[in-house]
Amino acid sequence: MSGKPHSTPTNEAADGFRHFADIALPIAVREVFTYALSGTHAAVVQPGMRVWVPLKGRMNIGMVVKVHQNKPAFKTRPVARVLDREPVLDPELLRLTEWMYRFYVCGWGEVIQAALPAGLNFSAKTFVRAVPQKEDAVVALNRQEKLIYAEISGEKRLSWREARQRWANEERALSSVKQKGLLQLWDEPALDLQPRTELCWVWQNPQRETLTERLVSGKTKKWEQAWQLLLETDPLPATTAALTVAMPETITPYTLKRLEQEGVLTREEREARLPEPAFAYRPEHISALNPEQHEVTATLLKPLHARTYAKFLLFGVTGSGKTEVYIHLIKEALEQGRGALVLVPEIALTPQTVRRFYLIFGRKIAILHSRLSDRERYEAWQALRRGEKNIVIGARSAVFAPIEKLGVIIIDEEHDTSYYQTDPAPRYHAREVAAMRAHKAGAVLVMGSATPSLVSLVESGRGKSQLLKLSARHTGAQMPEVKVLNLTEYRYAMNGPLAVPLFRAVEEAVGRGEQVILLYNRRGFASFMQCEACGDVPECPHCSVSLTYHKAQQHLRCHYCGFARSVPGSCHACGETGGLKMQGSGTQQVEEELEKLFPKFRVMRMDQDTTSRKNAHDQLLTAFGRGEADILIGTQLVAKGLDFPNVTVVGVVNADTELAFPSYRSNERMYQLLSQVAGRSGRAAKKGVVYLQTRQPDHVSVRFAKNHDYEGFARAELAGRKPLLYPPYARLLQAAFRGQDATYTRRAAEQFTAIMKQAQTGWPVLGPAPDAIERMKDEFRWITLMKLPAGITTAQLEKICDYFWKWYEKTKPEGASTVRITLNHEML
Ligand SMILES: Nc1ncnc2c1ncn2[C@@H]1O[C@H](COP(=O)(O)OP(=O)(O)OP(=O)(O)O)[C@@H](O)[C@H]1O
Ligand SMILES: [Zn+2]
Repeated sequence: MSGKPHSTPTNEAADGFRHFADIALPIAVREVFTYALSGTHAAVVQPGMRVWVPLKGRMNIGMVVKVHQNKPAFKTRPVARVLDREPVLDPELLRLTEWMYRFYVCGWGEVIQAALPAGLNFSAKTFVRAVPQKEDAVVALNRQEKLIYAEISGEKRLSWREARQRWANEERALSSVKQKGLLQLWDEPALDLQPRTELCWVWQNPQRETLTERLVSGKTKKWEQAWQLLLETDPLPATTAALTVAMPETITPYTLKRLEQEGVLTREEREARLPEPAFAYRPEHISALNPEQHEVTATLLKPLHARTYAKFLLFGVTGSGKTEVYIHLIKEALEQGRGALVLVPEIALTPQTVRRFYLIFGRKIAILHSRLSDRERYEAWQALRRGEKNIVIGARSAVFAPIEKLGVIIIDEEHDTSYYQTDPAPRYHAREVAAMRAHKAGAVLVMGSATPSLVSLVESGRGKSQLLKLSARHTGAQMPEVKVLNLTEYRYAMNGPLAVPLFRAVEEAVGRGEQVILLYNRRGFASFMQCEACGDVPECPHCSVSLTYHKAQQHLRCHYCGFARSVPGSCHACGETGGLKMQGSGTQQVEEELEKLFPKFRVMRMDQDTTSRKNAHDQLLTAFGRGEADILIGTQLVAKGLDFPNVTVVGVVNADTELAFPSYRSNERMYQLLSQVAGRSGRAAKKGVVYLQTRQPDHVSVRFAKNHDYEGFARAELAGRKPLLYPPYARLLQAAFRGQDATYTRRAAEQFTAIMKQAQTGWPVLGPAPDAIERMKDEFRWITLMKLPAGITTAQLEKICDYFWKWYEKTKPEGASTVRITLNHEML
């Protein structure tokens, strides 16, 4: 069972020990391991510190999760080294990881590894050295091997990775030297990254005040201000950039040199601070809230002032000022001496967003996104731990950021699927983790969205959160008019990818000097078929999800239950022969077509290809904002959070691509996408229009998106999910099977599924079925789904999953060791 200590394999006697530590290791086992502590170690060790311990003949970094004096019945081995002087995980975060490993049924160490940045986590480094005094073996080496051996003999601390890079072209020779027993590999913990240092001016004179009086007299006001700033910035980086920020043309490097000669300032190497973004900091520019925003904020402030946990769902239309509400709430938390965490989807973490927070909170903010280097992430983390910063804006994994006295957690665009981590383990939902964290910290949690997830909506209906609404755009700007273009009617009236009305609208808008955003969303991962005459997408008769087209076998298949059929010769909805066509082409192709259609207009493309370079995403947006292009065409990257007042026409080239997503959630995703991209149009004074091109004009998502009626959509969609027991009416447990051998993988899936069915829980089990992509990277993929009760507790989840594993261990079929099985559950 979970949490129970597990014996560490040993023959050593460790009888003298009186103190013990339970340790989580970064491996996919559910147990923690008990090790003994020497007297010296026992005096310093605390939970949350890392230690160096033996396991299976190797040294590993582990994290102490508990210190105790319960001598285990089995023999224990001692902790070899204590690696930290202070805990790297405070008790609150440690408890959060404990809850996570139990709720998501994975290894505690796996969760800790995901929570901590490099330098503070479990990474160890392998080193290599030459084994001396083996003359016979050395003589037997060939020339190339001898050279390698000689070079390694001269190295003191060569990492194995570096060695492999150095001899990348002589890989075989290197491994041959190793195989002959001439190289020894050993591990060492990769602890704190060496801090980056920089040259700084440091104050030496304790009597700055008198010095100031002497120096300031007779100087200008400006000089005096600059001097004050200099006094406050200690140490002051000596780079010219830092100097000009601190002292605009007033205090010259010459002044500093003179102070150095007087012994007042010295230049020293100090640990470098994170470079601050070059955004304006004008805290007085905080907006006054409009009455609706004010009312919402007042409600949020009550639990904040009472310092109690409370959870809110803020349902605010696009442009209603959710961000302003967040800012006011955070400001109040800071005034209480507490910190704040703002989670945004990775792709919304643009300078546009950050700038607004920076304007009010300045250097209190640490930004955590996936493109930070290890060192940048580590430094941000340290600045938070030192309390220099206490606001975090970040993507999913920022939910673990060490913020002292957390008062507020914001999850913006709470419906966004990037909050759900599927790979690698642990599989977790940042929304669920944030709720637990807020609960433990007594903080206020605000989940904001213009299209809240149905899960959050239903939860608030059940009283788990309080629903707050912002129903009007702040500027008084109207929601854009949405026009639906039925592509089956325009089948013979298309200009390239655009139906005539959209084509004209683009032409006219750009003619007036306005801008256009076109969404061309393509889900790369699954192909689907659609009837070009009536727009029908074939669905599974049992699961009401779209069928995925498998080209090799020329058939359509349900990846929930395995139902399969050959591609029909005619559409079953309208009967048109040959109407079913595979859908989807690339954004680049659409871009080229647009360039032909509008040879005079400037077209800019934003998709995976054009944004893979660092900062490319920001640069494209900035350029578009400056009017350097007339038309922005892109994937869903263009749908999120953009605020360009000059955009008046938004077109969705094919609204139906989302239907290809073989999931019960495809309608919800489609609505969210349509509504979000529509929200980009007409945000300021100019009125906006949105064109949705679709072959299914009566589709539930299209119908309600046309009237911006999210509540209507939610009601209709929920009514469809309830009888089928989809989330939010159930939690979906997914068992995924991956293996290189087709038969072994299928058998493992069948056996595991049989156990799930035999458990007699009364909860439906579907499958096993081949996954949507049944073969990927030479691996065969199967899945099984189980519909758990929506309100299942952590203890029940743990019990059922541990039960499956236990029985599978006992009844594994042949070849099972080649099949990887992962369990994850979601309520998205
Ligand atoms: N009280 C206010 N005073 C001045 N400007 C405001 C106020 N509220 C909102 N705005 C402005 O209105 C625009 C939309 O507000 P904001 O971006 O906060 O809305 P949002 O709900 O977060 O939007 P979205 O969901 O579309 O990203 C912004 O330019 C913002 O500065
Ligand atoms: Zn099915």
